[in-house]
This record gives sequence, C-alpha cells and structure tokens, in this order.
Amino acid sequence: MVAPPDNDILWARGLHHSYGTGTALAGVSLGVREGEILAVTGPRGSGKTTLLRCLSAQLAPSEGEVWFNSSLVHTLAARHRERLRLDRFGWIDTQPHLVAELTAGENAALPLLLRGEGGRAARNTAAEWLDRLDVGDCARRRPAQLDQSQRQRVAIARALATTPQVLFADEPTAPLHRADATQVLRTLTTAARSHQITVVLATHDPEATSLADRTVALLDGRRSSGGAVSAPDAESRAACSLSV
Ligand SMILES: Nc1ncnc2c1ncn2[C@@H]1O[C@H](COP(=O)(O)OP(=O)(O)OP(=O)(O)O)[C@@H](O)[C@H]1O
Repeated sequence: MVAPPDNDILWARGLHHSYGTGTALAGVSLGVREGEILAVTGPRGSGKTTLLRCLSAQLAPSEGEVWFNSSLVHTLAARHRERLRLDRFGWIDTQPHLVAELTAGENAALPLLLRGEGGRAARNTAAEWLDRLDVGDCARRRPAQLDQSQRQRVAIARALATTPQVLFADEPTAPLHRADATQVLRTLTTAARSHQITVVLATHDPEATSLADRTVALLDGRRSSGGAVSAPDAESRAACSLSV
C-alpha cells in the first residue's frame, strides 16, 4: 500500500461505490491539500454526494482507500470514524437538518458541547458564528420560527463553530435565493480561509467554483476532463482575503 503525499490532508485512491446494482463511484482518485477549497462539480447523479460521504468517513467505499492526515480512514471501526467526524470534520447538507426542539443558538452550540466544551464557551462561540452568518438575532428562536434561508445559515454556523480541519459542504446554498447564496458562499469561503479550514464543496454553482482554488469534475462516477485548475478572479480573491 502506497502512503499519500505529505501535503495532502485528504487523499483517496480508486474509490468505487455501488448502491445495490447502481454504480455511484467507478474509480475516483484525488488529493486535497491543507487549507485548499476544492469544488467538486458534475451533473445530477454524477457521484458528488457519494464522494463527499466516502471522504468524510460517513460511508465505507465498496473498494478503494481514503486517507486523512496520512492515516487510513476507510478501515477504521465505526466508533473511531464517528469520533473522527466529530473532532475533525464538519458537514453542511443541502437541506438544513436542525433539531426542532432546540433554539438556533443551541443547535449551533451542539457539536461543541458534544466535543466536551463548557456550556458558556460553546454558547458564546455559537453566537459569534450566528452573527457572522447574519442570523445572530435568531439565536433564541426555534427552527420552525425561521425561514429556510435562516435555517441554512444556522446549519452553516453550526458547521463552522467547531473550526473543523475539513469542512464538507454538499450544495450548501441550494435552499437559498441567488443574492443570499452569493453572500453566504463568500462568508463561508472567507471564514474557511481565515481559519485555515480545508473545504470540499459539491456544487453546480459557477459562483462557488469561482471562489474555489481548484475544481474536480465528475461524470458517471468518474473524474472527467473538466477537472482543470481554476484560478479565482481578482474580485473573489479580494473578498476571500477579508477576515471573517
Ligand atoms: N441511497 C441511495 N440508494 C440508491 N442509489 C443511490 C443512493 N444515493 C445515490 N444513489 C445513486 O447513486 C448515483 C450517484 O448519486 P449521488 O447522489 O452521489 O450524485 P450527485 O452528483 O451528488 O447527485 P445530485 O447532484 O443529484 O445530488 C445516482 O445514480 C443516484 O441515483
């Protein structure tokens, strides 16, 4: 078995995955450098979500290897994969999955509490991230009292609050209107850059790919030739150099 290059925080080789008879990944290899924002693009059903789930230790691939920080991930026992996700990874889903009985502030603080942080520190950190996502005034409300855009901002604040080493975002702006999506994407990428968070972002959105350092394109579960290095434009770089 060949170890991954030292400068890749995440590395995958020959990933295959099938759901029953349907093939979702058919031999994907890639490396993600520390601090990089990598966009994963491709049409519906091309395997983006499955790839992110394999890389984030949610799903064991049918074949292939996943490494994080030069350690094997796919062979870890379920409880070690769970700990890895809690301690090192963040996940933003396409839809905001918040706990209905908790306020927005409590939802955002939850992963910090699960990591063992004290209640006051967790609430303060959560409040700061809710402010950055422009939903600070929603902290005492429950998800049912928020609109979809506010709920997704809370979910994004929750994912960033732990400053994970790697943040996986699966179409994070899909529930947002165009103007909202642009602003949230910029906040997310800016926060990632200023906190050295590596991001793997599945997206259909050209705005998102323009904010990424590099794009990997998938087609029918394989990397397609659209995976060239993309250089963000000057405006995007300027936006991302601000500190959030
Ligand atoms: N839980 C599942 N059970 C069965 N088939 C699945 C499941 N999840 C995904 N698939 C299939 O695997 C293939 C890849 O799906 P995946 O969701 O990874 O692609 P995607 O690029 O993220 O698509 P989308 O943009 O629609 O989210 C598709 O053909 C999809 O129908």
